[in-house]
Amino acid sequence: MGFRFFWDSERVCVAAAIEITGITKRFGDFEALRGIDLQIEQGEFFALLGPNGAGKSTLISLMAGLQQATTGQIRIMGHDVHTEYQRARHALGVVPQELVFDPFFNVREMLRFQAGYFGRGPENDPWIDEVIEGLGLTDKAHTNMRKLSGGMKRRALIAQALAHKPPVIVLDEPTAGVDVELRQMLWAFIQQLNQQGHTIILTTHYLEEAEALCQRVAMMKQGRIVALDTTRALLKNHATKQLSLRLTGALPPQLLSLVKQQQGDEVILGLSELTQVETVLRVLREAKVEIQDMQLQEADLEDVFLNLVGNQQGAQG
Ligand SMILES: Nc1ncnc2c1ncn2[C@@H]1O[C@H](COP(=O)(O)OP(=O)(O)OP(=O)(O)O)[C@@H](O)[C@H]1O
Repeated sequence: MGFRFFWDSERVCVAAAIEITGITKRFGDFEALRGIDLQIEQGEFFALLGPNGAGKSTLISLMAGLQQATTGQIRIMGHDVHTEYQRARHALGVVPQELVFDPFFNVREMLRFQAGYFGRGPENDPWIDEVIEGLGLTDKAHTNMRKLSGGMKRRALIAQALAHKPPVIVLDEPTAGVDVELRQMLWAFIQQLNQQGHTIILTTHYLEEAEALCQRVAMMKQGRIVALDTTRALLKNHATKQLSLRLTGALPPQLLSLVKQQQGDEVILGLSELTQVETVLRVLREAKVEIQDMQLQEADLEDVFLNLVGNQQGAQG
């Protein structure tokens, strides 16, 4: 599937799916990207997260060669997006946020045309059939693009990005405003492509999607990457579990530093490790404070996101 290998005297190196080095991007005086270094390996399912304005779409448009970086370099499957634009672009399929389409073709014609644009001929037709079926477009294959409903158009545009069978697929908020059925169908199909070896890069505002699907996550804030790790490690290191307690007496002073929220007789403690539950119980027992009710809530990627990106969502400058 177009994987690219480099040979040197001692070993075979597989090119990274995406290699981003020292990228900055200025729009006039405003620096939208402030030094991004990121490597995504072939076969990864990767999430790029961040609040509005963090720079995700700008980074994606630089990957696709639609805009030029102010400084730095991006390689797709080993190909520089500028000096080897065509090869880099052929290796990439980008599902954009906005719905832009050509109204003159039906779905199948549009997909064939798109694949042809990337140098693919009739040998690519079985793949186009697979994409049409995988995205639930079989009944609409001969329908003109302008006659499709909004949801079906969204499916067709996802299919369009995949038509040339790119090894690296970037999905920029593909599920924004789509119904549950399409969301589930899309993820089942994209997971299948990932299992076949395609690299998937996803930006989404639905953090539970990133948590369920992605092995690794980069969180961006104001043009920088503020966290880059496996989903599991981010959850372990940055997410606090919440212990809600209803007590008969006042919370002992030793536990005050853990308080996240207090409402009436309910107090919520933030715990970084499960073992802290034992400590809390011991301190309460020693202080002879009884527990009326207790609930432990697991942390999720949303907590990590809020911890790292904080309340400055959308802040600029
Ligand atoms: N062509 C442009 N001219 C000037 N500023 C721009 C331009 N494109 C993007 N920006 C600015 O760069 C910053 C990053 O925008 P970008 O669209 O990359 O963010 P994003 O993380 O994709 O946000 P969202 O989640 O809302 O899509 C924003 O402050 C935006 O206003």
